[in-house]
Amino acid sequence: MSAASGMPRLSWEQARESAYAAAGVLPTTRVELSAAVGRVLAEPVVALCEVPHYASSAMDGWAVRGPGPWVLRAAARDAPALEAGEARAIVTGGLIPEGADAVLRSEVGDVVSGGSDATGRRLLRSSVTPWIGQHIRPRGEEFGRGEVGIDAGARLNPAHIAVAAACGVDEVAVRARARVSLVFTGDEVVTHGIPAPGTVRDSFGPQLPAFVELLGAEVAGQTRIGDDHGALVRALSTEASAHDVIITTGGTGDSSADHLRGALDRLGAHVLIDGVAMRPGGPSIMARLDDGRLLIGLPGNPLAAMMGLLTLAAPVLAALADTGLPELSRVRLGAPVAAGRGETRLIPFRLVGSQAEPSTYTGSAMLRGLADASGVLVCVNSGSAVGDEVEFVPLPWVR
Ligand SMILES: Nc1nc2c(c(=O)[nH]1)N[C@H]1C(S)=C(S)[C@@H](COP(=O)(O)OP(=O)(O)OC[C@H]3O[C@@H](n4cnc5c(N)ncnc54)[C@H](O)[C@@H]3O)O[C@H]1N2
Ligand code: MOO
Repeated sequence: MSAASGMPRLSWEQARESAYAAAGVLPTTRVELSAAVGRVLAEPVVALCEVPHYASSAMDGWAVRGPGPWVLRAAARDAPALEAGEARAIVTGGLIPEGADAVLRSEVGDVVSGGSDATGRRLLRSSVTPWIGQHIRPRGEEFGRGEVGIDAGARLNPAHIAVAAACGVDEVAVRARARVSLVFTGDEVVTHGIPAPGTVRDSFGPQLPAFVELLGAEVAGQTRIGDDHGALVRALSTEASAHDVIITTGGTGDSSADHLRGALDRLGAHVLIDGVAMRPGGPSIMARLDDGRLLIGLPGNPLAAMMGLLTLAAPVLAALADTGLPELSRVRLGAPVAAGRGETRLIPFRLVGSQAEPSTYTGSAMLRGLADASGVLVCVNSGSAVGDEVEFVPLPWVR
């Protein structure tokens, strides 16, 4: 049982699923191509024109019709179609003139010295007879007009953006990125330098925004307050009110310095998750504020907070962005994991060869295990032996 509310702690699996189920999909949004890398496409990109949209030359040289020699025509706008035995200079990417059936590369053709035949026309000669279509990029060879260029659901990479541009598209519909407000609490937290005994160096301010962004959201606000009920109520009710989700750090306990529960109570919030049967991160909280927004309360201990983030915030942000409950992977253990005390143990591990070596730095304030980790093992309460296959949570910065 959670000490404060009497609500039962959820299992780790239930907590992830409840967090995912609690959030509804945000409306999709349209963004310019230049801002779309990394976003998830909500609607397919359809070619608005054929790609390429005109037949073009793949080489510098001459557009020709039929076998040579060819009479060289001036390259002019609105020039008439090429007749058999005629050629016109062309550059790479140039529009193939009407009537042309191939391009002769500049390296294999000669404009005859003296430059003319009996009638004074310049002639192009070559030992090569180009085959029909040679060095011509046909119109529509990559995409037909109306063809799907990129499927919905793709995470857009730079090459996708180039495809969309070639398809004549200026904006794409992407899944929304939740706007997150961060509220850091703690009188003892210092943000610079070496902390004095009794104070702690802030481990959240410099990395939590980036971590949240790696989870597919956008940090829209950050507030830092002391251990103060009124300040927390104000921060939750006003400063953060414009955003989709609020994530707080610290103050999840029941001591006189912990104000999250009191603030949630004061704001009439509905606590959805009050504690998760996991270690570290057990005191993590999730609540719905009276206007419907979700709040995730992470414990103050640094590793505990990161585990709360992966367990509750990652599913919420994924649900808002409609990207599916984050998948778990599996790995074989290279060392045993001791039984828990009635809860799931989340243990950072390093992949050594093909096996997981659990970190020995598992204390809820310890960070070095996670810093070097390949992922976070989800260890069942009964413990696991060498060679057992165990689920793990992938880390968004590990590829
Ligand atoms: N009597 C009990 N005490 C505690 C229990 C319990 O069940 N009974 N649970 C422990 C567990 S588990 C955790 S986790 C923590 C949760 O603490 P809070 O969420 O209330 O967080 P704080 O008390 O504010 O801070 C805990 C710890 O974290 C440090 N902290 C806070 N903010 C930062 C920061 N920005 N950067 C670095 N470190 C931070 C803070 O100084 C404390 O050392 O409660 C246990 N206690
Ligand atoms: O959740 Mo606490 O992290 O066990 O210290």
